[in-house]
Amino acid sequence: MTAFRIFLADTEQAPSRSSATSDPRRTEGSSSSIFFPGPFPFLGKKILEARKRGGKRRRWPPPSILVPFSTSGPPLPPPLGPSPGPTSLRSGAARPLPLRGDPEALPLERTVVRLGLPSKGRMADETLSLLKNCQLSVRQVNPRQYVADMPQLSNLEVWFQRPKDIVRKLRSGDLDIGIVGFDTVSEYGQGNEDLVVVHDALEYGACRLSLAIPKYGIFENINTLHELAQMPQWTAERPLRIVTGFSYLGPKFLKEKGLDHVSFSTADGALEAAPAMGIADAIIDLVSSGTTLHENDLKEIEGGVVLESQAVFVASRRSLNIREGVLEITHEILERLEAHLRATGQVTMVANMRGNSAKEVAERILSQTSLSGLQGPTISPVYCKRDGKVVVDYYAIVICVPQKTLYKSVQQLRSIGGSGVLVSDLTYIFEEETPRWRKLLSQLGL
Ligand SMILES: Nc1ncnc2c1ncn2[C@@H]1O[C@H](COP(=O)(O)OP(=O)(O)OP(=O)(O)O)[C@@H](O)[C@H]1O
Ligand SMILES: O=P(O)(O)OC[C@H]1O[C@H](OP(=O)(O)OP(=O)(O)O)[C@H](O)[C@@H]1O
Ligand SMILES: [Mg+2]
Repeated sequence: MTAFRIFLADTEQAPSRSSATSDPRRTEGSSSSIFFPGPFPFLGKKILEARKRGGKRRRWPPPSILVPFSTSGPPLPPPLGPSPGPTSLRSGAARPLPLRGDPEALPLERTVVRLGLPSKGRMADETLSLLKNCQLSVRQVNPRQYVADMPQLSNLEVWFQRPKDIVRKLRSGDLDIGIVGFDTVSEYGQGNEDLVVVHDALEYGACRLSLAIPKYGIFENINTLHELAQMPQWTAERPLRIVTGFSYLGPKFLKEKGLDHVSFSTADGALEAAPAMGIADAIIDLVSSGTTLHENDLKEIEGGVVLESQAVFVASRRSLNIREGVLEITHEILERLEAHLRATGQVTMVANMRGNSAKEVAERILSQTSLSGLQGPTISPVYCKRDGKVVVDYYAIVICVPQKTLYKSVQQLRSIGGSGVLVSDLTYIFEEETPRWRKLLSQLGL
């Protein structure tokens, strides 16, 4: 039921930057020189080396973009080309950008990095509060202004956009990085290799894209996708009618599952009403608590989950590779996100404990299941003066424990002689290097 259209796009190689010719940090060694500022000069060199090896030359737009469309619904529009950029906050007047197909299609004259954040809906507030908790507060003059900045990141513009437009604009090169639901990335990214998920679990916006059918009538005893597919009712003349806002993922999923007689229609909201109204037999929509399905007499079925989703931090591979500053800003945001999310739900406990030596105190602590900490307890002698001599009677111990086991940890600490327990929230836990950063570098061939 699903056909594919191929849009052939220009394969012109992105032009290199040729600014800052006199800067000593310029990295020479290719036909064009590229300037890599900031704390990652080695990354600049790596990019050049990768380009010299030949196989990693970045092309934009990609040679072809597959855009599927349902034979029963209207074709999806082709991906957008770069649009004329609005005047940026700091980069001066932006001139209209060339259209896709033009050799200058990569809008490199933009020097500021752009982050897209959801402008509305349930993702908007939670995204801002996550960033705030990472000490990356967004400064927005008023709520109807769609551009903002972050005082902590000097070369960054924040653009508030609808989630689907964030993904479209990442594809077109009008944004470099963004935060949206994984469902939106998958639906509007359509498998485009330029989109790279930098952080895949921001721990909010959790939901799943799922197929649901009525609990009643001919569906009463249908509980699996296989049983649904086997129903004799579905024929070429009378296919299973599914309504969904996910016109890419929906048809793709059912095609992969081998369902033949299916037709799709699309709607923007309140899809759960469609079966009762007789407009569709089933829906494919987001489910979180399941309340909306339940209230509309619908049920999920085994094998019917198309995708699990939560908020993700996503970037354009092309921007990461080519646009000055994107890699550095991505690194900083990623580090803060990872360190903050790792710290969420953990507390620091500081306590004093009598003991003969640090080792003996450590042995007592490590004998308790809830006191092992992240890598083990930190134990420091507490010096005091007695009879004119400096002595150590107490040791200060510092450990991180999960918030939910806090009280148990305090009890265990007391049982082995701990006193004066101080507990405070943790803001960040920075690891030596984040695994996601390593993964990103390897995805970029760096
Ligand atoms: N019920 C839900 N619970 C949790 N997260 C959800 C839920 N519904 C959607 N989401 C997540 O939030 C994102 C934005 O959904 P939201 O409903 O706020 O906006 P939208 O659907 O794009 O806009 P609108 O509903 O106004 O058309 C979704 O892409 C998804 O990742
Ligand atoms: O499983 P639940 O917790 O009930 O959530 C699921 C509902 O949430 C979303 O709708 P939304 O509230 O965004 O309204 P919309 O249909 O207007 O998009 C989604 O489209 C479902 O209808
Ligand atoms: Mg919605």
